Parts: sequence; structure tokens; C-alpha cells
Amino acid sequence: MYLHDLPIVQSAQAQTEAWLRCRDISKQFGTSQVLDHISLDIRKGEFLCLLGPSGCGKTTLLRIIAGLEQQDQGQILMGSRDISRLPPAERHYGIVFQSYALFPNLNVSDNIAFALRDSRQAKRRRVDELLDLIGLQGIQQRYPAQLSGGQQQRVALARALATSPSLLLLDEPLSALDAQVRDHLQTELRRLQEKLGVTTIMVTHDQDEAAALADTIAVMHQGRFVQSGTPEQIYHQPANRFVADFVGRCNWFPITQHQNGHWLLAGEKLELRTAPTPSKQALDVFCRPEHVQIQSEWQAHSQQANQWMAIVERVDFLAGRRRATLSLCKQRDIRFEVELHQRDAAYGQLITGQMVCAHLPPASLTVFNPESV
Ligand SMILES: Nc1ncnc2c1ncn2[C@@H]1O[C@H](COP(=O)(O)OP(=O)(O)OP(=O)(O)O)[C@@H](O)[C@H]1O
Repeated sequence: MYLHDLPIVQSAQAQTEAWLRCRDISKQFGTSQVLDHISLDIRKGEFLCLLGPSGCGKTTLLRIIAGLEQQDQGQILMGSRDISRLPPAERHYGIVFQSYALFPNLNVSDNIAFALRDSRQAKRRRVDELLDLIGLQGIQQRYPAQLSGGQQQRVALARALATSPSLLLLDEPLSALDAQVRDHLQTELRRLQEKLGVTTIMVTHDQDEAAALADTIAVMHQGRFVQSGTPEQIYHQPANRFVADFVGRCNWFPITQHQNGHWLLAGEKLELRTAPTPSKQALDVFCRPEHVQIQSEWQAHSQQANQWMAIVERVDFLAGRRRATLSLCKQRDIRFEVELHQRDAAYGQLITGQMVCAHLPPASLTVFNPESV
């Protein structure tokens, strides 16, 4: 399947000409099909994240693009040039791996200058320029063991950028860092990528990281692309249940169809924006926690559709937000999450044991075809 065949409408920007194209790539290790006829287009200057769970084939695809692994089938094209058989060194790509992979016996300066073939003076100038770019001046003489994880990863980035590569390939470059350093480096990485305009493909299994960095996220599942789009498209219009579950927190409400055609949740009529195709089997309706609205019992408007009384069972505090688990009074085994910010009127009602009225706006509800992934 081609990314442009996938269900999300691509942005106008994404329709401009592809700079790098992977066409119908397949790869097997032994009997295991790791990449299954996948195709990918990337535009010049784009930041694309390959997002997916462990083992879905992200790194294998990145390694094939880098030339470190050979595909069984398919082509990699830069413009009209087929580079499928070109050795890695001739592709002139910069690569940063999860483990910093700095040479322990070389100092920062020599690590960064490793791939440069210039005069000693030109090398020194370039190293200074790169250290300036990544905000790490004055550590030229230090060895990797004398640097923090974040510093080592910045040096690895500087080394990858030293030869001004046409493509930057990043394999979970921030995942070994603690949360604060990772957040900071995410911002730095995006700033640097925009400043240099270097086309970038990053592998990650962290949806927040992908959302913070990417122009385009391509979600992978079992060696295939299941959806591609902007972070907002992927989050708000997931193409199927797998994507919905993978890119954020979800509520799944079981619904059944009444003989008169209405859909029911816990025995009450549920209004949906788009009615699912009639089904004998139970379906689940999907709603993000921040889309559930909470009203106090006495404020509830009796004419409003999609209201259920619910009990707050548990409340977690998350930096300015409350995330609560509730259950429907009519059917206590139907549990769901709600997320409210301090500025939301109902914030103070998310207290364990409190009875509240939960409203599920029809526009926030989606029912996926049960056959979708
Ligand atoms: N050289 C290899 N030989 C045999 N199997 C391999 C090889 N490289 C990868 N695999 C297998 O291919 C599958 C996909 O691996 P890959 O590293 O591409 O996944 P991933 O999505 O990047 O996962 P992770 O996020 O855990 O790194 C895994 O089942 C892995 O064990």
C-alpha cells in the first residue's frame, strides 16, 4: 500500500513533489515478514516520523534507507535515480542511533570531525561551527565518558551533520535520556532541523515525541503503514482502532443496536454523528478523554442527548490537569476516563465518590468498522 492511498487526506504541502521515494519495499528475516510491500514519499525539508510499536519494522526500514540493510524487493529512489544498491557511504546521509555510538577513544573534536576530509584548520573551523550550532562550546577536548547522556547525543548529532548530509536519519535518538533532557533536546532538534532545512526521518515508538517533532507521522503496524498525516490528523481522525489506541488515551464504550435501529449505550439511546452500518455484533464507540464533558447533576439539561450519570472512581493529578476514571451508574462495569484542566468549570467536581453527569458530544464519537485493524 502507498502512503498516498491511505485514508487521511494529505495537506497541500504534502502533495508537492517527493524527494525520496521508497517503492514497494519488502523484507523477510528467516520466515518472518518484517516489511510487507510498503511505500513512502518524503518531501525536501520534511520531518517525518516512523511511529509504531516495538518490532513493527521501523528500524529495518530506516536501515534499508541508509543502505545498512538490503531489501528483498522494492526500490529506493532519489529523484529519478535508483539508489537501492548504493553503499551507505555513497548515500551521504547523517545517522544518529539510540546508543550514542561515539568513539570512546576520540575526544569530542575528533568524534565530530571523523568523517571530514578537510585540512586540519578547516576541520577545526567546522567543529567549532557545529558545537556552536548545538550549543556545546568549550568541550572539544573532552572524551565521551566525561559527557552526560544529553551532551553525548548532541555530539552524535553534530557528527551526523558535519558533512552537511542531504538526509538525516534518526533512530530513537532521545529514548535513552531522562524526561527533562529529552524534552529540551526535542525542542533543540526541531529548531536545528528547521534552521538547516535538512530532510529528516526519525524512528520512534513515543507518540508524544512524534507529535512534538514531525510534519508528518507515518504509523506502522506489523510491517505496513496503517496511516499517515499530520500529528493532529493522526490524533483526531485515527483511521482505525489500532491507530486510535496507539496515539493517545481512548475510551471504548460498548454499544448495541435496538430493533428500531437506534444505538444504545447502557440501555439508553446514543446519538452518533455518523451511524455505523447495521450490525448484529456489539460495537465499540471511541471517544478521547478530553472530549467527555462533565456537568454537575443539578446543572444537567434534561433535553440534551448522550447524558449518563456516572460515579468518579479515581482521580489522578497531572501537572495542571485532573484525569479521572468514572463508571456509568446504570452499568458500573462500563468505565471511562475524563481529563479536565484547572480552567474547566467542572474541574472541582472530579473528586472520588462524586456523582456527575457525563455528556458524550455526538461529534466526538467514532465507531470503527470491526474488520479494521
Ligand atoms: N538482523 C536481523 N535478523 C533477524 N531478525 C531481525 C533482524 N533485525 C530485525 N529483526 C526482527 O525484525 C523485526 C522488526 O525489527 P525492527 O528493529 O525493525 O523493529 P522496530 O519497529 O524498530 O522495533 P523497536 O522499536 O523495538 O526497535 C523484529 O521482530 C526483529 O526481531
